Amino acid sequence: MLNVNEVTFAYQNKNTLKSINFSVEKGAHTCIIGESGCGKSTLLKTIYGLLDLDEGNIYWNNEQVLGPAYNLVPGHEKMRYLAQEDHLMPYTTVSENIQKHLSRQQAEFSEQRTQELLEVIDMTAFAKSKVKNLSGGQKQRVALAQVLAKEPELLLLDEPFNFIDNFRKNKLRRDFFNYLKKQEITCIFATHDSTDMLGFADQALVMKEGELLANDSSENLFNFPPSKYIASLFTEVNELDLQLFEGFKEDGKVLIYPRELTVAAHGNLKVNVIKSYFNGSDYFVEANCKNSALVYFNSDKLLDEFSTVTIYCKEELLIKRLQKD
Ligand SMILES: Nc1ncnc2c1ncn2[C@@H]1O[C@H](COP(=O)(O)OP(=O)(O)OP(=O)(O)O)[C@@H](O)[C@H]1O
Repeated sequence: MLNVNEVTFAYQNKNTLKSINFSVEKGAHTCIIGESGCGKSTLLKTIYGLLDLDEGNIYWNNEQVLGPAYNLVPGHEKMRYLAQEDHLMPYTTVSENIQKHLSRQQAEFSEQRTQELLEVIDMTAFAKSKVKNLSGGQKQRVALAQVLAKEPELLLLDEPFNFIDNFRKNKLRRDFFNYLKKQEITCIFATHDSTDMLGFADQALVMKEGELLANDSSENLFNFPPSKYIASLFTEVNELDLQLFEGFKEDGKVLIYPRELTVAAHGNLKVNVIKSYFNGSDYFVEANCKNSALVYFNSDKLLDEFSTVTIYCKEELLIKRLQKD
């Protein structure tokens, strides 16, 4: 189990992590999400022991993680950390890059283990290719195999799928996280991509400006977003006065995703269409409503510019999404 207690850290005088507290159970997959510069990479580095904390402490299985001031070789031996930039050997093959990271005990069955890892990252066909000839996404997959090679207890991954095209990403993520579950490897990964969080994280940590805003399941955060910032991590979101909806007189704002508003003959919100954007399965529509607030919703049909339509949102959803403050 990982325990992060009141962790505070500043680069020079810039406070980057502010009293961060959370824990991660063995075998759990935890995602750190938040806007660029909020401190995700810095948090991963502190957990790995690459930075000396200003305040607080970190424990992995009751053993304190110490920074470079206390360790000749920074980085905890039971953990593996994958930074955003890769550290592959360009002039050797994919297999050799993986084998270099196997432990001594694994050396006698290195062929078999390398083969197993090549399958996890779907790179069997590239085993003998030189790394310098691979694409950015392929290199990222080799880097993932390297950090798995020594069977770490805790994996720390910084944006592990950001160079991988959507075409391969889905299968890779399923294979990769299923492998981690099977081996009971705990994993903490930083991402910008909410689909990484929704599909593959047991626990989501939301950061903003060095603070931990939320620690919950991604399902809860999606269904009951505590703020617009958190809802916006998933998709575009409407923040509207509840009073705009017919039948509601209470003050307060509601957070509603565009897909939760549908065009209906007897809707509860009248809007004027500004523009429709085709997105493959339907149209994403930008519109204005009574107080000239912008509203976004999805429509099966192309809606004419300047036309007036009514849209509908379920009343129980409006009540559920009423923001507390
Ligand atoms: N070595 C450094 N020296 C000084 N400031 C740094 C250093 N590394 C990061 N920072 C600053 O600390 C803040 C947090 O950076 P960090 O890389 O942790 O953010 P992040 O959430 O991982 O961002 P991104 O999503 O863009 O990777 C940023 O303002 C960044 O400019």
